[in-house]
Amino acid sequence: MAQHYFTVTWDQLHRDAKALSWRLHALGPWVGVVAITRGGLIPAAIIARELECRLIETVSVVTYDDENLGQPQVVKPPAAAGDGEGWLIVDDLVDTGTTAKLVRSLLPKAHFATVYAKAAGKPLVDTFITEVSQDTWILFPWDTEPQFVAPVARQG
Ligand SMILES: O=P(O)(O)OC[C@H]1O[C@H](OP(=O)(O)OP(=O)(O)O)[C@H](O)[C@@H]1O
Ligand SMILES: O=c1[nH]c(=O)c2nc[nH]c2[nH]1
Ligand SMILES: [Mg+2]
Repeated sequence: MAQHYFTVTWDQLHRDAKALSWRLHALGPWVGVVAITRGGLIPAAIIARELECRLIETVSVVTYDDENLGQPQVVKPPAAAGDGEGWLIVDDLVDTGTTAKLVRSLLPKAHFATVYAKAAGKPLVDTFITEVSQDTWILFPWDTEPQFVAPVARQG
């Protein structure tokens, strides 16, 4: 179980994905973007918009059940990206690197980019924006909602 939580707002995610776009633009041009669903879909949409890239492919991998790591399952392989040459793979984050390792084996020549990276998975990523400590669970805006919090005077 994670010891800390790092809450990412929609605004922060947009800003970080845009920062990643600047780096990736300098490394292009790209044939297309492969989004790792589901977490990579929103960063991939933002990045594809910034890079003016219209060709989007998906690979669907399920590795976690809530915060529990499992065996990665490929629900849908990439259909049209060949060996990945010239393609950009996008995911929201790399944690243990389990998902990245599997997708890299499917598209060995692609460039792998994530918005966030933890230390264990960092070696599997070519480009990322923000490092987050390994004992921290990143809370994405699509997994959370604002809620009422009691005033300090009423807590403990
Ligand atoms: O580096 P790892 O330890 O493999 O963890 C990173 C992966 O885990 C999450 O996906 P998840 O399996 O939760 O599926 P989802 O994207 O559909 O939510 C996240 O979106 C990454 O794809
Ligand atoms: O929402 C998430 N936050 C994380 O920190 C994480 N690590 C693996 N998979 C994850 N999903
Ligand atoms: Mg994922």
